[in-house]
Amino acid sequence: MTYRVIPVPVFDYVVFGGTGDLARRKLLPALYFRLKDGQILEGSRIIGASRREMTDDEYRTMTSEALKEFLAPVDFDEAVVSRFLQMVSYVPVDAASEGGWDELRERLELEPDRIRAFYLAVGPDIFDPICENIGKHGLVTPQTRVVIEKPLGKDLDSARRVNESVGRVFSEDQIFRIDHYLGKETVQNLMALRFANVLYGPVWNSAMIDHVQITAAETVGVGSRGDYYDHSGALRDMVQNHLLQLLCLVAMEPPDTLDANSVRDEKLKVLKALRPINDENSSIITVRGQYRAGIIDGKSVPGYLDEVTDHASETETFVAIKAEVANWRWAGVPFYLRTGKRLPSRMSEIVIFFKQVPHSIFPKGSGNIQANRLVLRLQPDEGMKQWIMIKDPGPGGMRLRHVPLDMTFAEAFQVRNPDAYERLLLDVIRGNQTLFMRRDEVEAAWKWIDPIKECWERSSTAPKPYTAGTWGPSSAVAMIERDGRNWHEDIS
Ligand SMILES: NC(=O)C1=CN([C@@H]2O[C@H](COP(=O)(O)OP(=O)(O)OC[C@H]3O[C@@H](n4cnc5c(N)ncnc54)[C@H](OP(=O)(O)O)[C@@H]3O)[C@@H](O)[C@H]2O)C=CC1
Ligand SMILES: O=C1O[C@H](COP(=O)(O)O)[C@@H](O)[C@H](O)[C@H]1O
Repeated sequence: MTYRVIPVPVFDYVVFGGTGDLARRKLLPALYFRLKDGQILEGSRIIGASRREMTDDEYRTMTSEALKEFLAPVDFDEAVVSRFLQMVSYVPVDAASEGGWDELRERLELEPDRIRAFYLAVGPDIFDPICENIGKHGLVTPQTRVVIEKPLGKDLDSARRVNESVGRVFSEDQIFRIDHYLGKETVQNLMALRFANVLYGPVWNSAMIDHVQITAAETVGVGSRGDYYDHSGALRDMVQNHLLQLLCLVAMEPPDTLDANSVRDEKLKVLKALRPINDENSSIITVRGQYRAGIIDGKSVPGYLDEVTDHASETETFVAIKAEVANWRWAGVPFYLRTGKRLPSRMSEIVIFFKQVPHSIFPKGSGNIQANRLVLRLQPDEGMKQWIMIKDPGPGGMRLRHVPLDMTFAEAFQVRNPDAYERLLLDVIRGNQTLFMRRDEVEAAWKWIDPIKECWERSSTAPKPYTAGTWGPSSAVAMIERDGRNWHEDIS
């Protein structure tokens, strides 16, 4: 099977930080795939911009090397790469000074009427001068958009400052705040599942759902991003954005339409309904941990404190939280969130645990009736499994069995699963903000997150150590077991 692709209008993408890790590892490969699939039209331009001096040809060589490094060999198609490189060029620009801006303007003015997107793949400390320079040099046309990457602040105040500096030059409908989890196939499928099927609507509430688990587990450590991460930690790096966005999509009311503001209005209501975490409940419903040296996939890996500059750092690399959406639909349904680095496997998923049947009509010896559960697997093996009880086949009498209705996308559709950035980068060109965060959502998320961090600081306790290759500190297991529940394990 192949994708149905509708080409987007011809565009100019200016990637500030075009020589950086994000551009080389994610953005350039994503645009390459969209060209390969026929979604980008000839004539579109991708202009890398950063401080270092480089000619167009040198940037093309760097791009080609990045594609070689980050694409699977089977995806590297010489003919497409050569067409892609013709679209690519480079302007040395110093975001924080006058250098290079006139040249960038001249290049963009060659195509003044086309859709223009500025991708800020740079640290947030230079969002302000970049936006100011974009405004000052007259680069904002009615067809212009700006894409900003996390971290969108490190708390509510700094997030407001970021939003204000970008908002001085761009209007809200021109600002695309990326959360790449929203571009993942399964996440979009969650909306299809909930709102394009009649089956789930009536059971999507506290009468039928016992609890929800959202996990984003990684095997990697902090790698080369230690400086950033040590000032962030798992709560700000993963929970404030990705995990809360997933929670919103599970918990939100049906929006009127898929229109960006309808969806974002509903997500905002969920964020505002999150029960605040305070000094009384923080030690019971939150757990933070930090990895120590251990073994993952048979290889020894160092501890966090050996990987960062501050060897006494108290930054958390693991968080588990029992959240609650205090509204009519969800009262009493815990949302257990869990994320961490150096866990045993790379796995992100949402699991909806339904309630037990109220009464069993089956004789003893038929086997236990297990509650239905719906597993939405974001990665790896993207897909969905609805676990149900059936009768064991054959003449052996009434024996019950728990089995999955399995919809693993790669198997079902035989297509390459596109990276989240492929979808999101072109949504920017389409002007579709549905999968991007609105300013008030980002700020509402920080309003819930900031007090958690403050409680941890006031408690003056360090994060609990856990051995790399385990599922976090034992207190994360204790937290859910106290409620008579367990973390989901893949039982297929
Ligand atoms: N890497 C990733 O996977 C992810 C990164 N992010 C975020 O994206 C941003 C970029 O990350 P990453 O690519 O990893 O960082 P890198 O350090 O690899 O790249 C930074 C880029 O910014 C450019 N740059 C720095 N200062 C200036 C300046 N004054 N003017 C113009 N360009 C400048 C650098 O080029 P030069 O030195 O030549 O100017 C370089 O191209 C960060 O905020 C990061 O948190 C978010 C999600 C994932
Ligand atoms: O935003 C981030 O996400 C990655 C994990 O993304 P995934 O798509 O691989 O699940 C995480 O490693 C990084 O620390 C964080 O900044």
